[in-house]
Amino acid sequence: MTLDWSPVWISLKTAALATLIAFFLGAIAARTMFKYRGKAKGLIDGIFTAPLVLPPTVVGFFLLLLLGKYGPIGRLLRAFDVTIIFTWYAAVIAATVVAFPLMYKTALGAFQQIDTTLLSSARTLGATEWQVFWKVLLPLARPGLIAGVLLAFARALGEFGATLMLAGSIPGRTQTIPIAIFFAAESGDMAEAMLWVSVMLGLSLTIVVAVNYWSDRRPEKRIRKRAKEGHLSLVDESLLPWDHPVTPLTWEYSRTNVLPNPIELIVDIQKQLPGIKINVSFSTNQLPLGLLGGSGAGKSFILRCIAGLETPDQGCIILNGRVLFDSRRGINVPIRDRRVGFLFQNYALFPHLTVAQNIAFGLPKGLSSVAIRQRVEKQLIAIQLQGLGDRYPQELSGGQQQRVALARALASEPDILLLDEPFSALDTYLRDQLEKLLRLSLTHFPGATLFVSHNLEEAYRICPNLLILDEGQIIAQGPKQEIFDYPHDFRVAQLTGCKNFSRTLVASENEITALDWGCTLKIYEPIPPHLAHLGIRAHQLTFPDIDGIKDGYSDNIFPCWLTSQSETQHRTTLYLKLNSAPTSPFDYHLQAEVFKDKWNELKEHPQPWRIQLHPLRLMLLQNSSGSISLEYKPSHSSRMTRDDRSNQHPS
Ligand SMILES: Nc1ncnc2c1ncn2[C@@H]1O[C@H](COP(=O)(O)OP(=O)(O)OP(=O)(O)O)[C@@H](O)[C@H]1O
Repeated sequence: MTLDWSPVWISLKTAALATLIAFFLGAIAARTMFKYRGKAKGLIDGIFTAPLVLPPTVVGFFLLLLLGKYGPIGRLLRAFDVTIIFTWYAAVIAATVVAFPLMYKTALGAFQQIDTTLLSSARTLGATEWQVFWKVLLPLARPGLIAGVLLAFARALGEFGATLMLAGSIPGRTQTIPIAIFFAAESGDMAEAMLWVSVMLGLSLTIVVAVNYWSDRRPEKRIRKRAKEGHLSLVDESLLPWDHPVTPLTWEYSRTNVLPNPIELIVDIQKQLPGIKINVSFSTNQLPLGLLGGSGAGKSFILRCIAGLETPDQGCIILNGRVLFDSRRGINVPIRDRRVGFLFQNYALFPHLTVAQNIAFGLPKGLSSVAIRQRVEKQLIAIQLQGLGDRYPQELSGGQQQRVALARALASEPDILLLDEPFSALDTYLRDQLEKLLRLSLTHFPGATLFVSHNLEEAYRICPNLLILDEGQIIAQGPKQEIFDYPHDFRVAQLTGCKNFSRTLVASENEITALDWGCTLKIYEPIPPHLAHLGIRAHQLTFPDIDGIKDGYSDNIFPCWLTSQSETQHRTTLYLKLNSAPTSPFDYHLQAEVFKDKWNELKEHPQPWRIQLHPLRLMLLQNSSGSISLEYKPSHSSRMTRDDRSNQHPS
């Protein structure tokens, strides 16, 4: 008797079609659930996953109830003279339903693994939600999706219970291999059953191997190949002769509505977050504005609100007259239409796209392919990566990646550049190079710039204006020189790097007793009514025996003893006690910072040395809270902080 091979064909086409349908439904369901934050999340997820945990016969029973002669869908279809039950379509439906949860779950898991900064980055580069899904989410989730397809196919191929209940076992029409195995074994024909089992094994293995081979054709494979052929050497930029002049990044605006003059960003927003209320109101022009503040002060959050990645509870954001957000008028412009260039700390380059493709991603839509090539090439030259356009981000060093990210952000022709600690992941050398490139590029950038950094010196060099944030509130804003020289507020002085503070007692009209320094100081400026602290920056303490008397003012000179000292390569921090010798390594009043040559000179002098707290350098500080700060714990045996020990912020 000749064997009927139809179960092979039926199984293959059923599993293939069911996998295809399950792939699209599963991916779309996963994407929807990935974004969905509603209360019904758990319930919907449970419904989507149910066919995975229920016995196939139960799934088959439910499908029969729905699609059967008297089921709601079955009756509806009968009106059009269509019957599903006991047809091949029923086998496809049964296989799709049981394969769907595997596709859905693996796709959702794969989406959740993706760095959300990449999605935010795509949105700020003008991508629509569909483009984000198609061009970023799906390709990045590719390994997970392939695993999902494999699992779904295997499940569909092996489906038995639900298929039998819904499609029956009609030879040549609905009989799949698993059903053929069952009936062969039941009728005692073990040879035929074994044959089908072997076919099943062969099919499954072939498909798994083929999919694995195909799925390995990814950037990683190309990178490995290039490395093997010797075309790829990861560039250690610290070994490169970076003495060639840094050229600024240039960009052309293809939009007809060129940026207005003057540039103006107005931000007035409030947002209640768990544990902190963001409440800021400021405006800025074309000069870069630096946002400084402690960790968790709300700096990044403000940038994210401007970009549209977060939504304030109330307020408005207006950029060059364009209302991006207005709670009262119900305006909330989508991220892609805000025209912001966002530079993230971790570069956020798309790992599945080459350097050239990354830059092209940000280019305005509608450019011809020649124009795209030209613009990308121009940017590559500007960031000195010409010839490396076909590399993947993983094949570049950190500094090169951030240069690509900067070029990509600028290529999108933004009205505003938002830089969120863009150099913090780089070493000192690369940081310096990138900073140079940024500073030069910003002088040509026609829009507004906000720059978040923890590095005071970097912010000072890049930004003419500063905004100081504390716990979600602005405590100072203005030209950098003014903020550093006249902070007026204890927290502002602290956040701008001042390390010497003392509580105060007003002794007379022009004298203040510094309680924590144990001395009384002459003051030349009027004493403010709510004075809380005196402050003086570490580098502004002088030693009259070496520095001489500055400007003829000889007030506030005291004997001092060295308690301890710590060194960086160029500077030395001296911990000093005024008026008497220290009794322990933590017994000091002031920190002074001096260059090495001065330290070498100073240490030759016998102690006590003489130190001057120059009246013009003393800062008369109020408390932003209106009360004595609880965070500052001054004492005669002041503690050495972690910052002090590492000497990271000389000031
Ligand atoms: N979407 C959000 N939902 C809830 N809380 C948030 C959200 N975004 C930020 N926060 C919280 O708001 C506070 C400010 O966060 P933000 O990232 O803006 O601080 P930051 O000043 O940039 O700090 P850092 O310098 O450490 O990056 C933090 O406490 C943070 O946990």
